[in-house]
Amino acid sequence: MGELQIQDVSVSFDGSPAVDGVDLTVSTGYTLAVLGPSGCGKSTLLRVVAGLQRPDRGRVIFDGVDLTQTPTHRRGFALMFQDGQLFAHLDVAQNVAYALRRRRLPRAVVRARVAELLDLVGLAGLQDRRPGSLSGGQQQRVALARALAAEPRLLLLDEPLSALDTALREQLAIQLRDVLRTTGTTAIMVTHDQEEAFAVADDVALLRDGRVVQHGPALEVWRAPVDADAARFLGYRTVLPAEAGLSLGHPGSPIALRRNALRLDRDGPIEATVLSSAADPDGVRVMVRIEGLGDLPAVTDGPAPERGAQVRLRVQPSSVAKLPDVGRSVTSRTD
Ligand SMILES: Nc1ncnc2c1ncn2[C@@H]1O[C@H](COP(=O)(O)OP(=O)(O)OP(=O)(O)O)[C@@H](O)[C@H]1O
Repeated sequence: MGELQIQDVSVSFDGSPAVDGVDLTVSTGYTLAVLGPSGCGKSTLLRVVAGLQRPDRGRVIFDGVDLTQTPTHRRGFALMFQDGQLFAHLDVAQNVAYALRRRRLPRAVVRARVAELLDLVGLAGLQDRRPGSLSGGQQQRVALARALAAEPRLLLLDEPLSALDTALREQLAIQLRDVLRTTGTTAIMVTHDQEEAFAVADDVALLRDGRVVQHGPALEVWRAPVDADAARFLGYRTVLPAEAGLSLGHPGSPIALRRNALRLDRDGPIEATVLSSAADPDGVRVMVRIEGLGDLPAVTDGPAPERGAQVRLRVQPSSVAKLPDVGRSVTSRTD
């Protein structure tokens, strides 16, 4: 185990930068999620760390040793991709045992270790199955067990859960985090899914156009986006200019609101008019008009209010982020 340092890494393709001067550190036993939209350079950065892409500039250092020129198979890292890439002709146990066999460990040791790993990822008893007979989520878990079997110094995860449906993705994200913590594995995961990043990782780095725009402990990044684009990418639905901050308790700052930031409350301090409302399984979504602020989403646990009804609202402080006022105007937008 050791610390990963990515120092000033840049990669260009045909003259256009894909990764541009990236500096990041992942401490021993920690998981870093590199989060960003499609095309921002996430996979390229991961490929540089893996040794599959040579950087134009910069260094990859692990445990104090410069590995920039070291071939992939000598780095002691393991990779897990989106589609798992299991060996279809081998059963689950043989897939997981792959790295252990190559080390010529005694059969009994391999068998015990495979059973332990399958137990860890919640697949005990499926040793004899072929990958083709497993669900997508089970295949991902076999791929994870196989990656962990090599006891990698660093685990590299490229959108490991994105091929799965939402419910399974949420469940596996939590399981992935538990497995990484239990095994003390240092890991770097790239994803475009902010929920996945926060469910799995300790630290989050936001990548935009090949550059890191924000990096820190996951909760800190989530609570204090650096700008309006970062806020939207982190799941905030609405960004309001500084003038609006005053009426919502944050004078002088632009603010970002999550979908549930405004809640109907008959004793709340803000007056609004209901424009529309629709029930969904998590409650009732309401669109309201607030004098001087515009049309904004709100939520209620109560019955759906009538169109045109006068209501009062309360702000949920944990669903509002204050943005730095960089002196340029932020346009109000609601999705
Ligand atoms: N081998 C390559 N040759 C030329 N351009 C490339 C190559 N690999 C990536 N790029 C370009 O570099 C940029 C970053 O790509 P990259 O795959 O790293 O982004 P990403 O954030 O991982 O995107 P996605 O989430 O869609 O996989 C893109 O503009 C892409 O078109």
